[in-house]
Amino acid sequence: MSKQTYVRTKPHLNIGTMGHVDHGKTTLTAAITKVLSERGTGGAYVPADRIDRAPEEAARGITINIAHVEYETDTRHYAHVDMPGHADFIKNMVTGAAQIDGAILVVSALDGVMPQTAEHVLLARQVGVDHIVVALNKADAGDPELTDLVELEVRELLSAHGYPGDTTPVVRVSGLRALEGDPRWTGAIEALLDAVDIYVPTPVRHTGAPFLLPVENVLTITGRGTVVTGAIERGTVRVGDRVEVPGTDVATVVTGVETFGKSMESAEAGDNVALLLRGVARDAVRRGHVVAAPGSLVPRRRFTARVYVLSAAEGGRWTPVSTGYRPQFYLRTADVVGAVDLGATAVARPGDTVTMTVELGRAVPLEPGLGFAVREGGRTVGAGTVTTVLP
Ligand SMILES: Nc1nc2c(ncn2[C@@H]2O[C@H](COP(=O)(O)OP(=O)(O)OP(=O)(O)O)[C@@H](O)[C@H]2O)c(=O)[nH]1
Ligand SMILES: [Mg+2]
Repeated sequence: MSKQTYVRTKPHLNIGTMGHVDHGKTTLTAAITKVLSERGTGGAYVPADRIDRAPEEAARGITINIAHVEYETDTRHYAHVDMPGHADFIKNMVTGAAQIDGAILVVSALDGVMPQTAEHVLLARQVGVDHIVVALNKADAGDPELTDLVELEVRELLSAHGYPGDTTPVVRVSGLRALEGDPRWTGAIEALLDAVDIYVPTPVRHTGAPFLLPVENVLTITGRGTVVTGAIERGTVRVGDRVEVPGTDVATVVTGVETFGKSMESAEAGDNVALLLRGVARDAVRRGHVVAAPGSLVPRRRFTARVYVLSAAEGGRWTPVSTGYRPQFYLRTADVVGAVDLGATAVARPGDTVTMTVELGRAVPLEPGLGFAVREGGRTVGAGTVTTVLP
C-alpha cells in the first residue's frame, strides 16, 4: 500500500455511527463512502465487509476494535468511526478513544427505538457529544406512516436526554439501496451529509488551550540537562516558555523543543516532542507527571466516573466488584491505585456500566471527560470517563 501525505485543506472533524445492533450502521458507513467517492470530493469507497474487518487498535492500554474510514464533503474532511458492536461502542465512548465531535444515530425505520438506541443516546450525552444527526435507515422497506411514528419516537428520546429533539435533523435513508446506486437513495445520503456538514459545528481547536504534555519518558542528555518526551495533549509550546510539573517543585523554562531529532521553534497539540528543561534534576520528573502551563492545573485525588466493567468474554473479570475494590487506574501516562465506592449501586457485574466515586492513592491532574483504563493483575477490567472532579 502506498503512503500518502495528509494535506490539510479543509477543517477536520471526527464523527461516528451509533445505534442498535443490525440497524445498519456499517451498511450506511459504506454507502456514505461510496456516494462521496463518486462525487469526487475526496476519500475512497470502503465496502461494508472491509469496515467490519477493523484493524485492532491499542488505545490507553485497552485493545479496542475501531473501524475508521475517511471521506470529504465539499467543505470538510471527516474521520468516521463505525464501532463493530455494542460493547466496543461503550468502551470506546467511555475511554474517549472514539473522540467524536458529532454522531449519526442510526435507527431502523422497521424496528424503531430499541434498548441500545436509548443506551447510546444516554452515553453520548454523558461523554459530551453535543450534536446528533439521525439517520432513519431501511426507509426503503418501511411503511411511511410507521416511519413517521418512529421519527416521533426518536425525537422524544433525544429530548428526554437533553438534546433538541424537535430541531434535530432526521433524514430517511437506505444504506442498502444507496449502495446499489438507486438515485433516490444516493440523494438521501447526500441530504444526510449536508445535515452533518451544517448541523455539527467545527470543533474548537485545542492549540489555544493552556499547554499540557503527559510525560511518557525522562532522559538525561549529557551537558544539556533533563529531557521529557510525550505527545502534546493540548496547547502549544515554544523555546523560552515557562512551564511547571503540578504536584512537584519543578517550575522552569523550556530551553529546547524537538520532534524526531529535529529542532522546532514551537510545537502544538498532537505533536510528539522532546522538551529540554532548564536546571531540572533527573529524578524530579517521572512518567505519569504532566508538564503544564504555570497555574493551569491542580492535581486532585477524588472524582466520580462512568465506568464500563468488561465482561469475562472481553478479558475482564468473572465476578462482580463492590465498594472497597482497589484496582489500578491508568490516567494519561500515570498508573495509580484507587479505592472504588459504588454508592447505592453496591455491586457492578462484568458487562455493566456504572457510576462510581474513586479516591486515588496520589493526586494527578483530573478533569471531566478524561478517559482512563482500570486494570488488575496486569489485565484491563474496565474503561471509564471522569464525570466530576471532587475537592
Ligand atoms: N432493507 C434494508 N436493509 C438494510 C439497510 N441497511 C442495512 N440493512 C441490512 O441490515 C442488516 C444489518 O446491517 P449492518 O450494516 O451490518 O448493521 P449494523 O448496525 O452495522 O450492525 P452491528 O454492527 O452488528 O450492530 C444487514 O442484513 C443489512 O443488509 C437498508 O437501508 N435497508
Ligand atoms: Mg456494524
